[in-house]
Amino acid sequence: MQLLKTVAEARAWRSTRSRVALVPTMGNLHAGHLALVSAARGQADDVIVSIFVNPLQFGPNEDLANYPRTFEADIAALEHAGVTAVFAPGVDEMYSAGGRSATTVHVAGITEMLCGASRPGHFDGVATVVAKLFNMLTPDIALFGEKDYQQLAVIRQMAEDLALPVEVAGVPTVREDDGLAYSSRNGYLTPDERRRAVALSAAIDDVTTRLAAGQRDYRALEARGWAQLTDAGFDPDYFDIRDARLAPPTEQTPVFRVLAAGRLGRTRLIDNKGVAAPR
Ligand SMILES: Nc1ncnc2c1ncn2[C@@H]1O[C@H](COP(=O)(O)OP(=O)(O)OP(=O)(O)O)[C@@H](O)[C@H]1O
Ligand SMILES: CC(C)(CO)[C@@H](O)C(=O)[O-]
Ligand code: BAL
Repeated sequence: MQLLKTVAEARAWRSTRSRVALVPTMGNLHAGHLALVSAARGQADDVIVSIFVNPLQFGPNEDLANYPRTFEADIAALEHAGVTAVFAPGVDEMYSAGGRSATTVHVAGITEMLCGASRPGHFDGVATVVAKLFNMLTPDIALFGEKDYQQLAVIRQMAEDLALPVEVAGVPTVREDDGLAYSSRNGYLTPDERRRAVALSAAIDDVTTRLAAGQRDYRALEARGWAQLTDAGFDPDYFDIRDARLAPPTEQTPVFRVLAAGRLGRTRLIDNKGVAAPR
């Protein structure tokens, strides 16, 4: 496995490879990331994983400084997982102007709702760094987790709108035994919060079960999910029922997507699930 620190090294590596799959990450790898790697290995001869904690996607009061950085353990896990190369640039290598960028990518509409409403500018930071990674590494395919469903939708839209020559693929969410989605930020939870965190996936499950049974009072179902979160001690940002493209559902919606986010203590968690409408 090669460790690439500069764009020049990454481009030189890329020029010697044929079909390449990219898995972008912010490190602190867990079973969710390893599922992306495993899916990527089925899609390409070479898998490159990027590890970069992107300052541009963190708000001024967010956890950029505290974000868990576990580089040595990440490298060992990726070597074990059969990854060909890791791209781990420093902030100055990714952004010449001290972590800023005069040019940013804004995907209108879809970035203003859900997590975009609670984290203004977040998706501009994500789209900008992912566009840069695509330009630096020119992957044939890039894989993203459905855990960050809105992020996946934003990147798909960006790739389509800008005719980026890369296939964007989603990978299902990997969960702990009690249903909590793996996330680097789970590590912030106290033992008591960790026990209560299960309410997030449980509330989404409850609503998806009701949608599958034919219930259609979306506002009441959202209120029900919201109440389950507050009962467990969450301060919810949203609990929404959408269609697969994140538009409000209609009578004809074939597949719903139930999405929720909220804070448990100082930790912001997100989750979502899809469910087919009964025919
Ligand atoms: N539980 C999971 N299942 C599947 N994919 C996941 C999971 N968690 C993260 N991913 C995906 O891994 C990629 C890198 O995500 P990232 O490094 O931000 O990890 P994270 O655990 O989501 O961190 P955070 O806690 O900051 O949200 C993204 O495409 C993300 O959707
Ligand atoms: C896609 C990503 C690596 C961009 O920084 C990040 O948002 C993440 O880890 O999901
Ligand atoms: N996993 C999405 C990246 C973020 O929350 O900043």
